[in-house]
Amino acid sequence: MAKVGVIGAGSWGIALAKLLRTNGNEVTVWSIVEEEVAMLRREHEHIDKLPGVKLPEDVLFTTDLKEAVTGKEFLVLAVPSVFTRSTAKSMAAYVTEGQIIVCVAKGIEEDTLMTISDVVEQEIPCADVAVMCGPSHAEEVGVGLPTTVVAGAKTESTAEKIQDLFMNEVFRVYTSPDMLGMELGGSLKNVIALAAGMADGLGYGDNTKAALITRGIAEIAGLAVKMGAKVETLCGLTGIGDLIVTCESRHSRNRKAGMLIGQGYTMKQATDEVKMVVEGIYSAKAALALAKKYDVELPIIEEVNKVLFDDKPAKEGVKDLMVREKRVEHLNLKWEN
Ligand SMILES: NC(=O)C1=CN([C@@H]2O[C@H](COP(=O)(O)OP(=O)(O)OC[C@H]3O[C@@H](n4cnc5c(N)ncnc54)[C@H](OP(=O)(O)O)[C@@H]3O)[C@@H](O)[C@H]2O)C=CC1
Ligand SMILES: O=C(CO)COP(=O)(O)O
Repeated sequence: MAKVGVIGAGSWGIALAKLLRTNGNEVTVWSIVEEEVAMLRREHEHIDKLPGVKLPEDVLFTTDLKEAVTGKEFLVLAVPSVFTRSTAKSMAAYVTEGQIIVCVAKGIEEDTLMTISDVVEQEIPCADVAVMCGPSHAEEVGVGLPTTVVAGAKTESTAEKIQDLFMNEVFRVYTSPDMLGMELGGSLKNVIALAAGMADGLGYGDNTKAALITRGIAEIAGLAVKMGAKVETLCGLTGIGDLIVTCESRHSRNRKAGMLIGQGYTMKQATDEVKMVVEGIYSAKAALALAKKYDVELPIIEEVNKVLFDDKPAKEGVKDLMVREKRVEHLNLKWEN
């Protein structure tokens, strides 16, 4: 049994807190929002973000970061990516040498183009910063539906510690040394999921969805590999696996926001309606900036940016993708004759 601090009480933080307590750990959950902590103490359930998922009564809730961080063997950082740096900055005073921080948010910092784990490492250099991601909607983890994820860390021993902490008969955890590939796969898939949602909102079919998923992973992998990620990672749970679930699931906030935009909502109207964080909106701009920096073409992601930020109708975005200059499917495959 370990002492664990879960930093962030959104749907993902709450689902992981339940899982960690089920595994016999002592769990303290932190939120910056006082009303959220009051509601969690009263209801033992996040009635807005994860209704129906009851937490054991001995899970503790606090707004005091010192209390959530001090003496914990593991810290699970589950705030949305836009709050990662500010939260890590506030945590830094209490984190001690070698304390393991498992980053579970999916995003890329817009100004710096840094991954979440790099941001945390910059703010808390003494910590052992790791990541965990994969196809894992909080709504399903919260009720114990079989789920698989990957724990990525700089050392095998840290990755295995995280594997042991989270793994149980309904939550299978693999390990990986490729943190960069995992984080790029996990954040860029949200942008493709916005496109998949737009296609749903426009009333397009399964062929369109399959095209977006397949060409989407090609875009993600093209960029990620050029940045130093391993192609195997993009073919695995944190790449194609997470892309499939986010493009298909009724739980996905990115897909939902995209669907509303496809139906004619503005980006603001769509995010207001979804109410929870839509990470793809932040990652979309970062992805384009990375594409420029690494000289990679990202046609779907480029069209998503135009729809989100330049008011281009989603239907026109799809049409422009369809009538792009013709090309071979894989640039590295050549005819022998
Ligand atoms: N939900 C899921 O299924 C999964 C989510 N993730 C990732 O986990 C991360 C968190 O997502 P999720 O839990 O779903 O998000 P939610 O939208 O459910 O919750 C966001 C949380 O952040 C809080 N918050 C608001 N302001 C701040 C602040 N200034 N500092 C810190 N926290 C703040 C919110 O409080 P308030 O309620 O007041 O807004 C809320 O508790 C995202 O990166 C997401 O991509 C990864 C895998 C699965
Ligand atoms: O990352 C997720 C599932 O693996 C959650 O995706 P959404 O943020 O689109 O709900």
